[in-house]
Amino acid sequence: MFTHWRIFAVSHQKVFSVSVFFFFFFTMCYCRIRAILKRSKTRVPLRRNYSSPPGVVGNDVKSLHSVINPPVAKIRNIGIMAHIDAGKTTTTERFLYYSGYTRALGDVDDGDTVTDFMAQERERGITIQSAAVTFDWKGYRVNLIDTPGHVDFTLEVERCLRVLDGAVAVFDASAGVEAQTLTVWKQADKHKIPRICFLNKMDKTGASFNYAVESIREKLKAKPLILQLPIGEAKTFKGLVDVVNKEKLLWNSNSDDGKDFERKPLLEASDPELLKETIEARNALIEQLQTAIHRVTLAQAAVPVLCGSALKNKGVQPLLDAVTMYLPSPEEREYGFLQWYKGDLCALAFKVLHDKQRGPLVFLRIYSGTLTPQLAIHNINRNCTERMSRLLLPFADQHVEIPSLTAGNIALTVGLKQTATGDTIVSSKSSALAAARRAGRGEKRHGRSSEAESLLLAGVEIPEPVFFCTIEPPSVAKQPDLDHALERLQREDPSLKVRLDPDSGQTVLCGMGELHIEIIHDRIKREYGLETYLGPLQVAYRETILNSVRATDTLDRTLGDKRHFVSAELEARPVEAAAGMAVIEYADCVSEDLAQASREAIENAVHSACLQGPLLGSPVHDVAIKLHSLTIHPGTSTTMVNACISRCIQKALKKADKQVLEPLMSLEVTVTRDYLSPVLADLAQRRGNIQEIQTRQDNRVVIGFVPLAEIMGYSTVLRTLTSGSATFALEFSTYQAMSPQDQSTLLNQRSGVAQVL
Ligand SMILES: Nc1nc2c(ncn2[C@@H]2O[C@H](COP(=O)(O)OP(=O)(O)OP(=O)(O)O)[C@@H](O)[C@H]2O)c(=O)[nH]1
Repeated sequence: MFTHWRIFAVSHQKVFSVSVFFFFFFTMCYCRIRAILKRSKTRVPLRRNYSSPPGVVGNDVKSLHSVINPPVAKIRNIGIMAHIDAGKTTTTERFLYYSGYTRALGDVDDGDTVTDFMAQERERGITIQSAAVTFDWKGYRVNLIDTPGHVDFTLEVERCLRVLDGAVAVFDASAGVEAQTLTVWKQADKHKIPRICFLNKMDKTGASFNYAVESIREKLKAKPLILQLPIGEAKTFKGLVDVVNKEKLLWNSNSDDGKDFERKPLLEASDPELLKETIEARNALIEQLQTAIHRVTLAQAAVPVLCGSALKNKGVQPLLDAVTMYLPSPEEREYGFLQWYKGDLCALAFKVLHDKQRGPLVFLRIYSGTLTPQLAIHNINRNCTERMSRLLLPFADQHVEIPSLTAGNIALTVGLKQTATGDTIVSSKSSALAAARRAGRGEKRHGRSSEAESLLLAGVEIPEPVFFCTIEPPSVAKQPDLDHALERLQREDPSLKVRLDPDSGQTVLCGMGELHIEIIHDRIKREYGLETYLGPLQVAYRETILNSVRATDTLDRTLGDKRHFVSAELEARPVEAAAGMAVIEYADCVSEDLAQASREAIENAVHSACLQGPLLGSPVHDVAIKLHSLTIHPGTSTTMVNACISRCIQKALKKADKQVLEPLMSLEVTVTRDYLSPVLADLAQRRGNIQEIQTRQDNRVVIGFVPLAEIMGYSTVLRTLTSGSATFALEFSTYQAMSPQDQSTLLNQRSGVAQVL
């Protein structure tokens, strides 16, 4: 995103008022291009696209509208999804190049891509934040969201998928379906997203079209529609055959010409009429075929498969053609909730970024209605109304100021200070209420009222963080700056959690993985100028109990002339896994005349007592707390009720047989045959549980589970073990009970640490 900030920084000096007419609008666009020209020598956006966008002459508002708001049937909101390193960013760069938005081909390995904005992304060659880019291809408006492949950023993928109408799944043709491909494929299934597959890296050693297609069939259980065949593979890859049009697409001019076809062509000279008829019939057939491919793709009954090599610049233009031909426009997607809004504004905030000059920038997918600058909007999730100041279109790597944007488009807004990722935006509170009423009526007919609620408040499911560590500012005086930075980062990234350690008073960062925490640390330094110190990375354990126990407690205290008396008896018992945090139950005699204030105090006490279990101080999960008796003297404060219940629960938990739950990760290691044994031996030492060893071309793929605590820093170990030839993918699977032996080892280690400290 630094790119954007830089553009803003330059254009900031040019005073631009939104009320200035469109003449200034284009002057502004031009200024921005100049800013970019200055900034980058290698990447020069073609001027014709901005200083004079197609169809825009002078102050012609109507044609401007058609450029800014193309017909909805011509919009494609697509994402690129894949396993890490499959080539999503490289493919995106080629899209931008062939559509005329960049003049030089960005290269991930050289760190000069358009979509990997953040400095860390460029340095590490991976995509962390998804970036929305807009470009036009053959009369279509393509809004493309580049999604990260690393599992630590799964939430980014999920967040992007929900605003897409279609997706391109990119595969490494030498590996076929890999671990993370499966994960994103399932996510796309969940959001019912039509897909096309691009078998990339056809030029790579080991690339196999058939192998990759088979893996799509077998592992993804999808029905591949082979639209192209490669001409050659690996070193001999030259181009492809368009199966539908029976055309050969060769990128190498010295290559062979397809002598195998012995058929004689119909010639204009000898059979002009027959040739004309044949061409018409053939065109009609192809049109029908293409409609059929479009239909089955839309219904997700099958996935069109194409191939190419983004790096070697082969197959990308046909892929873009396929995006426009086979993936749906926004109006072809069924969004049930739209009927509730009746054309009124409804948009979803799917990304928030912070710009030093302009404050928060919010990416919105507009589902219905129109957005204009200076518009007051209502945020359903936060129940607040706020005003946006500017409306931008994220054209390629620059932001173009626009006067309005209609349904189906992706917008970038300036001025929304409350809105966070995942929030639903509507025009006003009354519009939200009207939609809720309509939804209530509609859903009652179908008997699904909770679904109506969840759709109105369409948030992103946020996974529980599995890692945590303390973070300290360089000095106590800088603590407010750190809090401010963390608050902003959390608005951008809801998978980052921040809490205060009640014992030490330290700030604790909770994240999805080692890389996630490392990146946050790095961003605090780069973007907020704060050199922070991270404590050792720790695994987020949980605790539970194995048997039912009862405890009683009485609190009798006189403060001033007031007597506070609470006496309670409760039971803690284990409940089914997946129930999450503590369930609260009341015996009839207790609930009968329990005041609301006392009930709230009890619920707070249960939740806070279960945040720190007796074994490791980790959250206690999968327990139910039942209050059997409760006596509260009149005039007793709710703080005392809270304190008594909390103490009573802690007593009960201490008495029970306790169990530590640890995060279990699913692991996939791809390794050459020679290194299989050392990898397996190492995993055995890490309490790994191998489920299966698959053969993938010349490689072996080890699939299994391993506790998170045992796999920290695995990338370095694996690199050493296999001379850098192996790759691995790690993903959170579940929380599992530790064996008694492992649990006591862990507890001894912890108490050892405590003694040393
Ligand atoms: N041989 C070959 N290498 C490719 C091709 N496309 C990409 N690569 C290389 O594969 C590596 C990863 O490419 P990226 O485009 O960064 O992949 P990505 O999927 O965006 O990666 P993440 O954002 O980290 O998930 C880079 O070294 C690219 O140069 C291709 O078609 N052929």
